[in-house]
Amino acid sequence: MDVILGKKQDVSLGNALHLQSQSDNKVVEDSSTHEINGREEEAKDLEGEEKSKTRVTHNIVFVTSEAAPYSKTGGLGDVCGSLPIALADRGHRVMVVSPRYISGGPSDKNYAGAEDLNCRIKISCFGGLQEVSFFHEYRAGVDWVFVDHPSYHRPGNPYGDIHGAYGDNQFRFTLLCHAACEAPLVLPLGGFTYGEKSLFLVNDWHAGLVPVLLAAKYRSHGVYKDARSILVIHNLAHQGVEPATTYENLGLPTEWYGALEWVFPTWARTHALDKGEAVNILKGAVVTADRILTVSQGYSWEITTVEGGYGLNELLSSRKSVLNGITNGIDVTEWDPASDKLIDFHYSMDDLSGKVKCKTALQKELGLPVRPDCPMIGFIGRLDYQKGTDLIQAGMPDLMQDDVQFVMLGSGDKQTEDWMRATESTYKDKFRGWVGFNVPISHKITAGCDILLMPSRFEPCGLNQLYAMRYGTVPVVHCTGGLRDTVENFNPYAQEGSGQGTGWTFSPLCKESMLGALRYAIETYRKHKTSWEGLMRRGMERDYTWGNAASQYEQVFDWAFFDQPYVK
Ligand SMILES: Nc1ncnc2c1ncn2[C@@H]1O[C@H](COP(=O)(O)OP(=O)(O)O[C@H]2O[C@H](CO)[C@@H](O)[C@H](O)[C@H]2O)[C@@H](O)[C@H]1O
Repeated sequence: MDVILGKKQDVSLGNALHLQSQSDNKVVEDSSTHEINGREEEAKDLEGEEKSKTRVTHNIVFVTSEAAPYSKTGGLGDVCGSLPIALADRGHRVMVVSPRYISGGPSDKNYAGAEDLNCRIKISCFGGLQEVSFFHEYRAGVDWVFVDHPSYHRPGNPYGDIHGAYGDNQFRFTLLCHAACEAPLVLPLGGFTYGEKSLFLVNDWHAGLVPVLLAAKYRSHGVYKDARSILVIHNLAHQGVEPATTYENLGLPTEWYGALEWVFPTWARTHALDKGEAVNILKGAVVTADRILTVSQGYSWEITTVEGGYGLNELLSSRKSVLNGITNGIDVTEWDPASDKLIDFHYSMDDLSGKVKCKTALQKELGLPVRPDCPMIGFIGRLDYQKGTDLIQAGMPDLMQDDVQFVMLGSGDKQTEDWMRATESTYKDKFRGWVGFNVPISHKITAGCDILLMPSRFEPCGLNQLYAMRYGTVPVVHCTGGLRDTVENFNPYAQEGSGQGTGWTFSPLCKESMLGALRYAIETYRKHKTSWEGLMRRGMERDYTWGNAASQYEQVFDWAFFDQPYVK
């Protein structure tokens, strides 16, 4: 049995869980009743804000491998850095559990405000007892909890370094999941634990063991019977698949193997004796989570198809009754062209003049010819098969025939990084490739470009097109997933000729249709200034706040508690 070694706790896990469950539930219920009353009074006082508050509050525990600004390699970090704040704002008690990554670089200062809670627990997995501790920062109404362990302390990003993905990621994220399950029981944050009636929001495969642990390790001992879990799928392409022999490392009862069992089809096996047997952590989460969400409606359908299901389509189809899609919001404070500290000039719907100044400042910074009238196209993203960068490579020679400038920011696939460097030297006056992960430059590109290109092969939601539209930068996107849901194709003839739409969506996914859409955009920019301004304004005036998404999340929370939790 695991042992809790916190300063005040020195009892067996089983006992600790039961003791905590009895005392904490009451405290939490009391405090939430009080909070609800508090909010009702507030609602009477502030009529205008009445709508944004919820009447049913939950103790919510996000489990995630990244949360901005502490850690971020992509959109998962953005969402887990901003949705918790939006939910806390609406009256929920919200905790975010993620690793405390210490890389020896400047990003370490992100954790400066997090204090050691002096609570150490021992987790039984990988053939022994692993000790982890917890750090905590209360910021923007949210309890940010960081799990600390030596395996999170290394140069590189959360998942790997220049040599590729870390070989022990299954171990690192197994620790995260076990620790996240303990956190609501053992951490008296602000004096009270979150308790057993917590709602776990489990993000992607890294957190995927949480619902399995709730069902297999806790509920079977009478703990967390009132908890619920929701799996949020940001990217189905990554599932945490490892050899079947690693199952015994995960700290799960033997009889639960079937939940994670995964057999590769014959064609995917490496040799004649390979039986294709594996464990798949995301599959385990799909099986055991009480509900499943994706980050757009379009993607929630795509993952039930052979093309978009990455082998899980049949399983996901079988869970359709608990599967929904909610389009992400964005942090409109961080991404606001009227106040963004990372851009050189500010602008808004009322005064767009700062946008072209941002463009010339970007051209100067990149060493491109300073030409305010030259259409400038941008790409920002992970250099990955998903993002369709191969299409950009294929289309570049054609595109460079035109009088345009193109700036590309990204890191990942080495071949694409090399191609960016080579293309920059071929088209010195037209192309810039910025290899690396650089948030300030991403803001400058979003503000300075006229067009943002996203030829993603698939896109669960996509945030860059949302940032772009908010900054009056017109997106040209492949018509897939969240891109299809959020970018409205331009129709110049609608509204009695004043036009409708916020960008261009192209399909099928091929060089010709991408270039065709880009040419429409470039021609409209050059020759139809009024239409262009209409496109910019319609994009800028949309509501990108989390408010709308957060109220949809609340509906799903209600449904989760309405149904019984998963039991085998
Ligand atoms: N080199 C670089 N320098 C600086 N910033 C960079 C960068 N490369 C990427 N970024 C930033 O990382 C974020 C990327 O977010 P996306 O949603 O576009 O994609 P991602 O595939 O990572 O997220 C997954 O999760 C999100 C969240 O649910 C889904 O929207 C998405 O479809 C899904 O694939 C943006 O904030 C972007 O600016």
